[in-house]
Amino acid sequence: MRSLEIMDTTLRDGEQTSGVSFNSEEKLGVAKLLLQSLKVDRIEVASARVSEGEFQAVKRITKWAEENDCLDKIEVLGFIDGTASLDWIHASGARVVNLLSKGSLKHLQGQLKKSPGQHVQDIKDAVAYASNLGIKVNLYLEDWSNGMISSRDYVWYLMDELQHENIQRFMLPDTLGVLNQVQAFDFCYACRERYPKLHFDFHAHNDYDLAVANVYSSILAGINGIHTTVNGLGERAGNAPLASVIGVINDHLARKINVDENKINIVSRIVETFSGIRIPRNKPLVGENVFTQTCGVHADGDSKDDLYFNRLMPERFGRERKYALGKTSGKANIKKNLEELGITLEEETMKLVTKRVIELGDKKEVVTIDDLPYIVSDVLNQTMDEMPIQIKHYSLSLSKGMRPFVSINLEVNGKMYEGTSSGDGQFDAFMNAIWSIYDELGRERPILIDYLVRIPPGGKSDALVEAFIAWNYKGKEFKTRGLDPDQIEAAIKATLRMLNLIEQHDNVLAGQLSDNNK
Ligand SMILES: CC(C)C(=O)C(=O)O
Repeated sequence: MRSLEIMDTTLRDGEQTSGVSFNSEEKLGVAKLLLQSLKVDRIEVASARVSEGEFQAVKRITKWAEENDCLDKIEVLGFIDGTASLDWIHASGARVVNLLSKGSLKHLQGQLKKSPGQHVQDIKDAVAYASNLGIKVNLYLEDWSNGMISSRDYVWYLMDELQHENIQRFMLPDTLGVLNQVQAFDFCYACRERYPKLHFDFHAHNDYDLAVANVYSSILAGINGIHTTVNGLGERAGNAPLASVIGVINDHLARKINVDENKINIVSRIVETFSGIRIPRNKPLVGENVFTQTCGVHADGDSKDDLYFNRLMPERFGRERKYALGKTSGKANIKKNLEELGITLEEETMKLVTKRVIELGDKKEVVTIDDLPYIVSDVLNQTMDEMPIQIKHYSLSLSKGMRPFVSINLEVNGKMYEGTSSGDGQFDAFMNAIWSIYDELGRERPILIDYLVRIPPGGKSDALVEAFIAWNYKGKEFKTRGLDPDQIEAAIKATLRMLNLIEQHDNVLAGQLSDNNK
């Protein structure tokens, strides 16, 4: 099977997503993950001459790469600007330049205002200068896709002149994301056919949501390398998302790649955090919902000889199958979730729980696995007032020039405790007051991992806000939700749910331990 190179440009084109900027620590971290964990073949980490910060970031990455014997895999975008970009790259320690030339006559004439002959000479000069510095050259033909549409003779002229230069790879960008799958195939095929000895990379953009489809076509056409970004970050609508490209190559194309699918999810989450760009919930392979079955018929089929099996098993990508709860989920989904919680119910209770979940779904409420114990206890007539942990009273101050201050009365298993604290914000002060009581009781604190406040979808009421809070407790994730006209009150409700869930979790564990000791 022929192998295919994956060049990831999250740290260069991905950083061209509006609003995204990685610091040098983040760049180094992502570079290590891409090369060592995911095992992509090459990475583009920056554009030359952007800033001092960028220079320091490239220096850190090249130092690490040299120590780890992978300096050849670090690439930097450079410009035809005399010797300036190449000197910058050389000083940064990098040894591969992705030189930006013009792949369409329109861009050449409109932007550089040079003749094709002058441009070829500038490129040859840059290649010779780079080679003298010990820098390897890959050549981007910017706007190549439009070049193939409207000035193909110019593209052939450029390639004819440069094919015997010291250039490792010719990189074919669909700079403005204009191609469809037929064009991507035809244009890549034409290049491969005319220059069978050269190495070609294809660089897609997603303006028509065709980036992955175009990558697929380019691979069918015999391209040697593909450019991707994590989560599809990149200029405008972004580049071809790494996860989908890998899934498609592995399941639909007979090409060998080195990437470790299992690491895709963790790398996506880290890039999500560093970039601040949330992964859409329905984004293939990495979105929160994409391995969640919502329809009860599917969950039922999963229990009956995997009737709804497809090759995209979540475990391949470091994920797990989930079963959503809502009006279409039915008994089968609820059963799957209860199984995960270790709860078995009588048939009658099961019916009541199913009815309640459907009622909540009808009201557009989001029901999560963490809500199920509440629904069950509610159905069994145990209300919030009977939960072991209760916030009896609290007062919460907010003033200009002073830190917020909270005092709280917390009832834990029938005993009242008092806590006070200040904090960086009202919720922080609130949690500090709770933790002061937890410390006194010798209890372990969960760690806050996500906090989101929003108006509930569907506009139930403009007056209500919804707080989603995620916690890590002893390695397990708890997500809870609170709804209230006041956002801090919504967060407090979500917190109270979390404290009781953790209590329940510990009680179940303690029960299991004592059963084992009998
Ligand atoms: C800057 C260039 C290489 C680019 O990203 C593109 O043309 O899409």
